[in-house]
Amino acid sequence: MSETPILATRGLVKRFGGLAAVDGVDLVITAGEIRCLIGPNGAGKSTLFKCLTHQHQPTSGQVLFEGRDLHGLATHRIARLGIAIKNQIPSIYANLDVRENIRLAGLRRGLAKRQLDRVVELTLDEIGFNESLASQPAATLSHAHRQWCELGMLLASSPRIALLDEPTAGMTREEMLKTVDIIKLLNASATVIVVEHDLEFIARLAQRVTVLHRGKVLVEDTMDKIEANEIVRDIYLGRKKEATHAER
Ligand SMILES: Nc1ncnc2c1ncn2[C@@H]1O[C@H](COP(=O)(O)OP(=O)(O)OP(=O)(O)O)[C@@H](O)[C@H]1O
Repeated sequence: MSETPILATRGLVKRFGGLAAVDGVDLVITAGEIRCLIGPNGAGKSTLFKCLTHQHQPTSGQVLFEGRDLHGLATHRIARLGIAIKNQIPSIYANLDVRENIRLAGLRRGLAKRQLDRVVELTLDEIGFNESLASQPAATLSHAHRQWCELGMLLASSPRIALLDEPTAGMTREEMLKTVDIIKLLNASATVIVVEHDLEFIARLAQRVTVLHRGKVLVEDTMDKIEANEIVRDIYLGRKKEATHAER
């Protein structure tokens, strides 16, 4: 008998007026995997994420967490089930320092003080923040450090599933590589689904890649096979490579 997927969607649709941003998506995510979602701009990746957490109410179809239909559940109830999302815009408390931000994330898990102290210090170590960075107000962090602070908050909150929307956007290659390492740590205890455009990042992390195009799943496979797929190359990878060359 096959194992129940940790997360699945069935015929998921999200319409904005006449536009089906997500158009009948069936997704099956196995516990413990790192899945990458790719696709051209406007393919529906962020909308799909927001449907999974009910930041957007799906127009039709189902989202199933360990086989349970999440229909009608409020966003905070979904968060309490352990489905966490990191949107493109970091959601951190700008006036608090990094340690306090991470502490708040751990507190939401209901940890007692001693364990909380331990988790906070371990997390700071995992994201590679020294004392000076740990005590810096979040508002004054660089772009990459802000992203890592938010990943630290995810680590401290210990989700079952972490949805990461373009965590390396605007990062240098070196910063991207450090982000790969942090996400691997996150994946030690959480299933990870990540929307990304950076092909090296995807190749380093993803076991399977789902390609979205115009709200539908175009193909799903390993990164090697995805890169060799003519249609994907035409609509996405080819254009990306051209863009990368043009940027140089
Ligand atoms: N709140 C909204 N209201 C109306 N249309 C929306 C809304 N959010 C997204 N859309 C539209 O839905 C489509 C899918 O957008 P979405 O942001 O999900 O794409 P994406 O694949 O995440 O793109 P990108 O890679 O650029 O972030 C786009 O045509 C977008 O303009």
